[in-house]
Amino acid sequence: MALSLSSPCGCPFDEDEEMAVFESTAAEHGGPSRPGLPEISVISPGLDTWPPIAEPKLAVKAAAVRQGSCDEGDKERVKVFLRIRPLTETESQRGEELGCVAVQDEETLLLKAPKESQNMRTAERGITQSMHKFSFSKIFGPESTQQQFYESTMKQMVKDVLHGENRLLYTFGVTNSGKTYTVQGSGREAGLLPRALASLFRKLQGRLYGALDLKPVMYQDVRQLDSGEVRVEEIRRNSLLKEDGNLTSRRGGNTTVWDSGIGGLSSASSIATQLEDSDSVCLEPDSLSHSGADDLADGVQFSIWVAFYEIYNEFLYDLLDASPSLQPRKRATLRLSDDRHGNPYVKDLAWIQVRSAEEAWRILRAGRRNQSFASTHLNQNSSRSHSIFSIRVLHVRPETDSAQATHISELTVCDLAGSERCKEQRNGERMKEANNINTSLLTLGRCIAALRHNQNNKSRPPQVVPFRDSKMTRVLQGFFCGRGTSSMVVNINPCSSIYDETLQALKFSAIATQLVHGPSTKTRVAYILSLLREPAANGNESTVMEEEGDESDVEDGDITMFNTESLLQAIDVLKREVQRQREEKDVLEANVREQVVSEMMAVISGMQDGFSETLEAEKSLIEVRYEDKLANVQKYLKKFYSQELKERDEEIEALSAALDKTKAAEPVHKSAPHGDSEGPRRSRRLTDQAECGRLHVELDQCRAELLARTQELAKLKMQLEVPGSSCTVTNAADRKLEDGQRNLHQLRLDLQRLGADLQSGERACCRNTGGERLRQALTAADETLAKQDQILMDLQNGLILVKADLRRKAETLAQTLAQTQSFLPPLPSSGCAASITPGSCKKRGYGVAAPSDTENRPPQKRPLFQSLFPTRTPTRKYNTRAAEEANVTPSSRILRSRQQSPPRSPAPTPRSLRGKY
Ligand SMILES: Nc1ncnc2c1ncn2[C@@H]1O[C@H](COP(=O)(O)OP(=O)(O)OP(=O)(O)O)[C@@H](O)[C@H]1O
Repeated sequence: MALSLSSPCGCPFDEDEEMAVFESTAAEHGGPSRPGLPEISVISPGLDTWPPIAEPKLAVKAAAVRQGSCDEGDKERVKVFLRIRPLTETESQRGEELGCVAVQDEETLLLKAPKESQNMRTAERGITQSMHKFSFSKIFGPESTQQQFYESTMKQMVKDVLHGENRLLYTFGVTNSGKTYTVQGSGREAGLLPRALASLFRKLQGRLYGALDLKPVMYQDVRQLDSGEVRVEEIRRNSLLKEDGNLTSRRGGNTTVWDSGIGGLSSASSIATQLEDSDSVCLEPDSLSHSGADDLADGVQFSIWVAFYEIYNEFLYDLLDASPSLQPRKRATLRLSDDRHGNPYVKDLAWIQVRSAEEAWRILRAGRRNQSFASTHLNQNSSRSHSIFSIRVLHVRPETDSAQATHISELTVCDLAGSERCKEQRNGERMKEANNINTSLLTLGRCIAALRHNQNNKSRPPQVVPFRDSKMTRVLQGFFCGRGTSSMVVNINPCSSIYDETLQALKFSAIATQLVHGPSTKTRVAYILSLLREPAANGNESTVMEEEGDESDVEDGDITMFNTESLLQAIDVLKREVQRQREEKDVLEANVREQVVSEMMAVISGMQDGFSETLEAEKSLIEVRYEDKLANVQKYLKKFYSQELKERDEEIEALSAALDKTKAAEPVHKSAPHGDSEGPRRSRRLTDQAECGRLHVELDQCRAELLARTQELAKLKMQLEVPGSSCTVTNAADRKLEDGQRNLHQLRLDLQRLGADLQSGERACCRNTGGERLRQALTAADETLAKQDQILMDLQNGLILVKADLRRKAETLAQTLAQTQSFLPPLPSSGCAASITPGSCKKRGYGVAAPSDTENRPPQKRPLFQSLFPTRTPTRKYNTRAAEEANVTPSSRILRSRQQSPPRSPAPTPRSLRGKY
């Protein structure tokens, strides 16, 4: 798909860049004034700031640049030259207007949009300005000659290359703007390249290294050739020169036509004929007036190698490839490779050694015949490819046994294809070419914009420079990244018909004017010197002293000034530096890791705290829920017990009433013993009385007997006291028994109090106040019972220990004890408990502690207490199942169900439950 050429040169003029580049002044330059939109956009190198700077400031800045008083950054700026070509005859006849391009001074150009231009249309709508001001390193008008242009642009570059620097010059502009004319020339008007070649060889007179044994390879390496390879190089070189000679002799005859290999472009050599008019480079005598050989390094010879290739439709073709004669319709493409340091180079590119300007000229001419030209609507002989001519200079020291190249420098001249509108191409092939050309120029623009962004925003993360997005930018990458410096030549055609395209090309170049060069090889020399000074501080001064000299000389020198030992030393220092930086980075990484870990730990502990809080909240929530449940249970129990008490009180009342009635009836019987109607009733009463008396007597007998037996038992125990260890244990057991008796006594008292409370329970329940007291009394009794149980347990244990001694020593005691047991009354059943008074409770409490058959069993719950307070059963875990079933109360039911099915949520601790209960 054809690339739309709204930006005719295909350059990246996105909004951001435009905002950053364009500076506007409020100067009135005629035309309708629109509020808020300046009339002129001013585009100048070195104006990196926004908002706009007023024009007077610009003038001051420009003057400062001219006087060389700018800061260090300005010195290193990329040079951008503007060349305006004159109108061709055809254009003049067509009546092209010229008023749109005006040179204000040597550095400033003013563009005024012509009426019919797109720019004027948008300006009228208030979107853009109709006038633009651009600044350049130098502007060359239509009248400037090739000689003048060479003097101001390339002459110094040639000198730099001979001093070991790398230089790139590339032309940029709309198609038909004079790029090829500038680089190669036309007719006898030699362009920059032939002039540079001529100048180079003139400077190297007497210093040329003619042998073919050293050849440049890859990015910037040199290879020593063996004799066979030297022969091959010789043949290739001669065949190229011979071919050029043959073609020149057949000038005006058949032109060679090569196929691009990918579909049809014919590279007609008609352009070449323009230059073939001259067999040799025609240079003005003053252009080579001075020879610079004097300031070249002593003892160094120079071997010059050239390569010529083009990038056509994103394919690389070697223009000096001698093989086309073998396969005339097909050209081999070249590949781009990286050396071991990642530097890109054109693989298998033919490098030809040249020994004179004449030879170089012939090689260039031979290559141009292979170049891709075609006729477009704008240019009869339009370059359809980017052509790159490279000159490599090997700095050779021949005095050693085998010659060695100590350094290699390069001068590259790139004639970029012109940008153009795709839609105006009627031929499909031309459209495809235009598309590829515009795409690669767009990539160049993006690279330059990214470089400028990175240079202007050093504090921010660097943007990726998209060198890899096109072959052209990949090939030239090194010159933008410190391998050397680059200069740009912007060619423009002053015709108003091509104004919009020219404006876009100038905007592109405005970005390039703001670029700063990377560190040059000179600064590398200074850096190496600084490295060599460093070991001097450690006592290794000998080498350094050799190198040290006048500081300014050193700064101007190149890397060849160092001997091998010094360079090795510098490498050592660099290695140490690398090592140091690695260690620093390791430490940094360790610190970062530590920080990350501590931050993670903080996060984790925060989470832990959060979880603990949540847990606490959950816990308290559950507690509250259980409190509520317990309150409900208590409420229910209270109600239940109140009901129970009421019923029992009613029963007691009924019984009391019946008793009172019986007692009241008794005197009547006594007073009327002979009444006939009273006969059976009286006999029944008498029977009851007798029975009652008998029971009383029996009870008294039991009591008396129990008292006697107890006393007897005490006496026997006194007698059974034995010496030794068992005696101590027995004493302890006795003490505990006494404690148990005391506690039992206390229990009896409590039960008596409880009985009294029960008496008042009737009233208390009605008033809803005695329930609490009753509950407290129950709790106290429960605690006392628990204590008692514990003491009895201890007692039991003590008795088990004592039993062995007792068995051995007191058989008689066993018999007596058996007798004593036989005197004890049987335990009452729980069914009778409801009617037992507090007084009867005493006897039963004592009876539980006394029997010996209970010694090895856990103490049983008091039947009386069970009958009185059946709800206490849940707290006594040693109750039998039968007892539990017999005393099923609401609380026991609840607690039993809890024991059977444990709660899902964490249950409250038994302690808290017990306490609450
Ligand atoms: N400074 C100049 N003086 C005289 N004639 C010039 C000048 N510059 C260019 N021309 C002429 O303008 C025409 C176009 O120039 P040229 O072919 O160099 O343009 P171009 O930019 O290389 O075009 P393209 O990009 O299509 O290859 C040629 O006929 C050339 O001779």
